[in-house]
Amino acid sequence: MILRMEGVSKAFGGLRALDAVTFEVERGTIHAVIGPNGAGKTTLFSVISGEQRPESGRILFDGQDVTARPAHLRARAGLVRTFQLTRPFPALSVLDNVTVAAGAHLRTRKEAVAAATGTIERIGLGAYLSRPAGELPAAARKQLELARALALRPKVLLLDEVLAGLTPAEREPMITLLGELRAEGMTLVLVEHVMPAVMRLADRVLVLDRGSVLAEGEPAAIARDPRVVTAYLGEDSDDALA
Ligand SMILES: Nc1ncnc2c1ncn2[C@@H]1O[C@H](COP(=O)(O)OP(=O)(O)OP(=O)(O)O)[C@@H](O)[C@H]1O
Repeated sequence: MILRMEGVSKAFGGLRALDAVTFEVERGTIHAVIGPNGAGKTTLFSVISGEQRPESGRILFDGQDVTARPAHLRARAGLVRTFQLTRPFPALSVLDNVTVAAGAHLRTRKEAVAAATGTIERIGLGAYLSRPAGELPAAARKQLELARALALRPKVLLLDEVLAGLTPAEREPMITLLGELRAEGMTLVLVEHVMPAVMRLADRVLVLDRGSVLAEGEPAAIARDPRVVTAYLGEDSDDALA
C-alpha cells in the first residue's frame, strides 16, 4: 500500500464534499476515481495533494502520515497532481516548462535539459519543443502537463481528467503511456469520465457519490454493481458505464 485515506471528511459550509472517505491504493497499480458531477472527486484530489486540509481523517503516503504536510512538500516526496485546467508558464517554451520541473531533482541545468528533452520525446511532444506553451493546441497542452508532472519523478501521480477533450485517436497514445508507467512501477490515481478507458486501464475503481464511497473494486465488478449504475442514471452519455 503506497497511499491510504482514513475517514477523511471535508465540508464547504454545510455541504459535505467528502464524508468519512476511506480507501487505499497499492503500489504499481492504476486506481480510477469515478462518480457523478459534484461527487467529490476533485476535492478528493485536493485533499490528497495537500491543497486543501480535511476537517478530519488521515492521509498516509509511502509509510508516512502527510495530513499536515503542505502541498509542495508532498510533491517533493513524490505525491504529484496534474490539473484539470492545465497551468504551464505560457510564455516559456515546452522545453523550458519541463526543464523547470526536472530541475527540482537535478543539480545542473544541463542534466535538467537532458531529462526534460527525454520526457518530452517520450510523451510525443518533440515537434513542439521550442514552442511557447501558451500557443499549444489543447491535446498538446495535456501532454505538456503530464510531461511536467513526470519530470518531478512521482511515486504516485494524480491525474485529473487527462483524457477529457482529446479525440479517440489522441487518447490511444495517452492510454498506452499510462499503462507503460504502471509497468515501470509508478502508481497512478485517475479521475476520469471516459469510461471505456477506465475499464481498460484501472486495476481498481473507487466510486464516489455525494462525498461518500459508493463502491470500490475491480472494474468488471463495478460496472455490474446496481448501486453504481443507479448513481449514473441521468448522467450524459460520456458518463454511462455501458
Ligand atoms: N471551494 C469550494 N467551495 C464551495 N463548495 C465547493 C468547493 N469545491 C467544491 N465544492 C462543492 O463540493 C462538491 C464536490 O465538488 P467536487 O468538485 O469535488 O466534485 P467532482 O466530483 O469533482 O465534480 P465534477 O465531476 O463536476 O468535477 C460540489 O457540490 C461542489 O459544488
